[in-house]
Amino acid sequence: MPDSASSQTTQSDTNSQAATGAPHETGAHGPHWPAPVAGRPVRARLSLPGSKSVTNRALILAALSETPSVVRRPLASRDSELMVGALRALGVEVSRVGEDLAVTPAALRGPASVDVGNAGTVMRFVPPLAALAAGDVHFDGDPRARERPVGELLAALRVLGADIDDGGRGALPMTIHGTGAVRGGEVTLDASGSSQFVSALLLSGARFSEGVHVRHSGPPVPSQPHLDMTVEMLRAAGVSVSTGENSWRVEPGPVQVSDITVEPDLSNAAPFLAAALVSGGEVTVEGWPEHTTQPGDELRSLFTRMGGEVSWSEEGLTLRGTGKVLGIEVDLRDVGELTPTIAAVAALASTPSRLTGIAHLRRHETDRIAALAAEINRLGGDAEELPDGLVIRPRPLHGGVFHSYDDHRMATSGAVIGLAVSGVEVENIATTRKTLPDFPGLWAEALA
Ligand SMILES: O=C(O)C1=C[C@@H](OP(=O)(O)O)[C@@H](O)[C@H](O)C1
Ligand SMILES: C=C(OP(=O)(O)O)C(=O)O
Repeated sequence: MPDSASSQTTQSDTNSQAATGAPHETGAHGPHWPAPVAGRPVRARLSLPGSKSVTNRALILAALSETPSVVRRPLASRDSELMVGALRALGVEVSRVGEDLAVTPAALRGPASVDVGNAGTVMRFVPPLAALAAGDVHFDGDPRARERPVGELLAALRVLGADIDDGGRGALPMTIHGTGAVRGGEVTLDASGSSQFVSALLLSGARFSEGVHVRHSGPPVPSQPHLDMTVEMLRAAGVSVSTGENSWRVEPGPVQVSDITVEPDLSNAAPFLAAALVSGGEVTVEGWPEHTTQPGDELRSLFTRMGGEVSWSEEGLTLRGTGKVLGIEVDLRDVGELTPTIAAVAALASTPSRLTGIAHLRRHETDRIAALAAEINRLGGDAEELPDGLVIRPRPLHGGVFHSYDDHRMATSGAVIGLAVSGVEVENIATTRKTLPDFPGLWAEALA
């Protein structure tokens, strides 16, 4: 086991837990999941499901396209199923062909009801489509969806010509009174709360009569790679996009999607690569793209700084743990969705970490800054909240319940800590289905 603040687990801990399944508490979501301990270095080669962000952009673009197309190797999990449900509600035909999705565009129409669940991509990317539909489209979702920011996007859509009834709340639930067309044009908004506001307007912008010119004004926009992903996928669909500093312009015109193959989800690679890092093992993720706009690509550099060694081969990307697990001082604004895994590794590291630039995570699936600090400290760790991040100092951890707050990435963080600390039980492991169809199965496969 590595030089880590918390590597007190022994092989016999592992065996007893694996053999008995370990007694565990029961919560509102059923029994807690006893996180398996890595009694030896994790060695695995994995094929991961498709990227949530690429899948849901591909589905939106395919729905707006001139001709039918196929989304190959899409994610098949809660967030993508919600997107498929939303598009079908608007009249688009989406059918499963083997592991692919065939999308046949149609005139978008209401009345319709869209369940966004807790999917930011559905909550933000579908409203502009609804504004293009003829008829009323009602939006609601999980209780947390009503708290996640969408008001800036709705205000921008109004400026562009949409008629929206949100009861003045600037939040879900709301109804868009679609007229079959959106004028479009220029709009300025504050996208510091979520890059998805900008992506949403750009993805549908070519279908607005005047296209769209989005300007951002306010604190920095997070998640730059996701904005790059939006621009790249639009250009691949034949849409003319120009970008400047805090400015994006989409010309009006047809969207022409040819089939899209979805890359593996590199953000979901994070806990698996972390398993190699914290156990001193070796994990290969198959099909890691040579060029990608996914923020998960940044893991190569982050995990190298945290003590791992990264290499490429024809098989994919391999992360090798060296026995060292180091803390990191880093601004994660561009790659905020990697934070929960980085924080889990930081909690097991031998030196302190300071993660900043991520105030917007307070309005993700849960307040991830508060949740990570609470759960690391509950296990005996030393995590301090900053307004825009976390300081995590080395301190030995002990077992206990790791609450997941209905947040897939909190749940996988608990699993990472549990590799090195015996007796960690993750509440509601099923919440990982947001973006991974079978996390417990994949985790067991990786540890086998
Ligand atoms: O556009 C996307 O696919 C995403 C953008 C980011 O959102 P924020 O900019 O709101 O963090 C990211 O956190 C989310 O998981 C996916
Ligand atoms: C923030 C996330 O998701 P969403 O698309 O719901 O914003 C995430 O997956 O980490």
